[in-house]
Amino acid sequence: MDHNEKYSEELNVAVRVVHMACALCQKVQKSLLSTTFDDDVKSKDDDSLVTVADWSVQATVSWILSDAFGSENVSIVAEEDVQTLSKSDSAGLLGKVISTVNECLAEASKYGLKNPEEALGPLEVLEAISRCNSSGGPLGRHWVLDPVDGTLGFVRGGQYAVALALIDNGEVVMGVLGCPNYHVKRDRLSNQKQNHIASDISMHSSDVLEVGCVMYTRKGTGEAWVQPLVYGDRKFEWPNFAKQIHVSSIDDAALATFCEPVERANSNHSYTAGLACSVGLRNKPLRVYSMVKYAAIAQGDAEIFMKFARAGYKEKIWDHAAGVLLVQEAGGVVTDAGGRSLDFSRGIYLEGLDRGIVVCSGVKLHEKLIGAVYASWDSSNL
Ligand SMILES: Nc1ncnc2c1ncn2[C@@H]1O[C@H](COP(=O)(O)OS(=O)(=O)O)[C@@H](OP(=O)(O)O)[C@H]1O
Ligand SMILES: [Mg+2]
Ligand SMILES: [Mg+2]
Ligand SMILES: [Mg+2]
Repeated sequence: MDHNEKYSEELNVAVRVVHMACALCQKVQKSLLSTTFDDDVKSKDDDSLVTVADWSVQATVSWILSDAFGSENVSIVAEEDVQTLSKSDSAGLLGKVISTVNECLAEASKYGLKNPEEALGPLEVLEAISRCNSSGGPLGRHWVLDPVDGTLGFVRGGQYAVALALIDNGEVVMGVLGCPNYHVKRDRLSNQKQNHIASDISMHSSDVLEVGCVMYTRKGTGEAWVQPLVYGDRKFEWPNFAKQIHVSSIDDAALATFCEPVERANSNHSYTAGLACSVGLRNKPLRVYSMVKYAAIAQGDAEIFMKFARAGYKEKIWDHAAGVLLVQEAGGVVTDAGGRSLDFSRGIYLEGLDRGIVVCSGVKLHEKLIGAVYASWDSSNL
C-alpha cells in the first residue's frame, strides 16, 4: 500500500469528526461567554479546568470512532475521565453533556458520518467517555485525543484546539487539529496546490475570511492541509476546499517570531526570553493558548514554539501528538531541548523528554536554539 492510501479511511473519519467537534465547541463557548453562571466549568483534582465541551467532545469522538471501526478494535488515549461527572452533585452537568452530545451526533450525517439510531442515554455517554482509558504504548494502534486543548483559552474566549492523532507501533502516523478560533492563513500564493473545485473558487475565497479551521496530515506524505470550518447550512465537503500549508521560509532569527504558552505556570517565560535574546530574536513572543501554537508554525504564521515546563512536570502525548506531526509534514523540525525526537511509544507521557520542547520552521533556527539551550542551561535555575 503506498502512502496515498495508508490510513486514508482513518483520516477520513478523523477529519469529519473533528469538524463536528469544532462546531460543538463553538456552541458551548458561545453559551459560556454569554452567561455569568459557571456551572458548566469544573475544577479537577489538579485544579485545572474541565467543561461541558471537554466531556462532550470526548464522548462524541469516542462514539464515532467506535461506530466506524468497531469498539473492540479501537483503543483511545484521551485526557478526560468521568470522575467529576459521576459525582452526585453533577446531575445537571451530566444532563448538559448528554444533550450536547446528542445534538452534535444528530448532525453526523451532514458531515458524512453515521448518526446513532436513537439518542444516547446517560450510561452510553458515560461509557463512551470512559472507554477512552487506553494507556497507549509501543504496540498496535492507539488514537490519541485531547477533546479541548487549552481549556483555559476556551473559557476565556481565546484560542483552543481539538486534537486527534493516531499512533501505530509507537509512531504518530496521522494528526488532525481543529482550531475553531484560528484563521486560515490569508496571504496564500495562487499557484499552490489546492483541493478545490475550480468553479467554486469564489465561494472558497470568501470562506477563508471566516474564522476556524481544521488541519490534518499523514506521516511520510510531506503534505499538511488546512480546511476552513463549515458554517450555516452549507454542506460539508472534504477534501474539497482544503489547501496545502507550509512552514515559514524565514531563517533569519532577527525576523523570526516565537510562540509560547500564555500561562507562566506552563512554561518558564524568563528562560525563553533569555534564549530568544541569545539567538537574536527581536520580535516579542506570541503567547497563545493550546496547540494552536503548532498550527501557527505549520502554516507559517510564526517560526518557533518553545515550551519549558517546570522540572517534574511530565508532558502528555495528547498535548503534542497531532501538532508535532503537522509541523513535521509541513516542513518543520520538532525535538526536545537536547535535540532528540519526542517518544510517543511509552504510554500517556512523553517519557524521557529532555527539559523542554523546541519547534522550528527550519533546521537553521533549530540548531541555533538547541545550541543556546546547551550553552545556557547550567546558569539557568530551572
Ligand atoms: N503545570 C503545567 N506545566 C505544563 N503544562 C501543563 C501544566 N498544567 C497543564 N499543562 C498542560 O498544558 C496544556 C496547555 O498548554 P499550553 O501550551 O496551551 O499553555 S497555555 O494554556 O497557553 O498556558 C494543558 O492542556 P489542556 O488541559 O488540554 O488545556 C495541560 O495539559
Ligand atoms: Mg485539561
Ligand atoms: Mg491539552
Ligand atoms: Mg484538554
